[in-house]
Amino acid sequence: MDFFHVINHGVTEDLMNDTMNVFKEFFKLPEQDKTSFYCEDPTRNDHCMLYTSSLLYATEDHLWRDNLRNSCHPLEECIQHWPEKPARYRHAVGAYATELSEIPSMLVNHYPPCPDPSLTFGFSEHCDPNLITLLQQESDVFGLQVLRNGEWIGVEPISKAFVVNMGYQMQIISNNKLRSVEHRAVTNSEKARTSVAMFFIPNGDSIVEPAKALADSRNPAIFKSFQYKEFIAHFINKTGGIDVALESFKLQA
Ligand SMILES: O=C(O)CCC(=O)C(=O)O
Ligand SMILES: [Fe+2]
Repeated sequence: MDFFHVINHGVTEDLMNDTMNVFKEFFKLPEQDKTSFYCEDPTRNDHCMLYTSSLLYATEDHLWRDNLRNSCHPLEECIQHWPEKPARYRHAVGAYATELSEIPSMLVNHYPPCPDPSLTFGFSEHCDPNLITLLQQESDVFGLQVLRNGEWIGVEPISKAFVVNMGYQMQIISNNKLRSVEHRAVTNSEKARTSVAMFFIPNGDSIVEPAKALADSRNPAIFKSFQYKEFIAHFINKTGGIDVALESFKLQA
């Protein structure tokens, strides 16, 4: 139950498809319509930021990915800074953000067709550092893969579903009852692929620790108590698998 699809979530299929199409149209716009959003400075917190490969993960991999970070909360303020092209961008993405109320931001991944998909990834293997992620995949294009029993398995693209994925904070709060699962995105040489990720992120000052109800003398707490911002500072500087990222936040046995 750590990585699953949810349907009947209340966001209509029309709105999901419309929003996905708007994002796809945005990436197809000529360069001059997108350059004003381009930014490579991870410390800038613009309401709308376009960049290529990755800002967040300290990695030497060059990813076959463009990324649009679109903040949504508070909507009335953020929306003023969103693209005006395609013409219905603000309307469609605003309606989508309203349905998904309280979502702080969306990260739109766009993977153009890659001439040689064996040379790199769209998004290399990782677990999400936040609490929970919802991901909308575009229909018909496979790309998301999840690690299960040592094998990479394709996650079927179902355009009306959200993929729900537990981040590291949920693993910590649940005291390892829910696991953050490693996933990645591969590219293909034929079709571009777009996905929309929405992250539920604790406030930087929030204290994260195993829930009291899940830690007792028979199941002792595995993780320390810390502030979310400490985790993120550590995460940004680390590469490697799940155990590496979580190791420093474990209590000594
Ligand atoms: O594009 C995908 O399917 C994966 C995206 C992802 O894992 C992320 O944005 O954290
Ligand atoms: Fe992810």
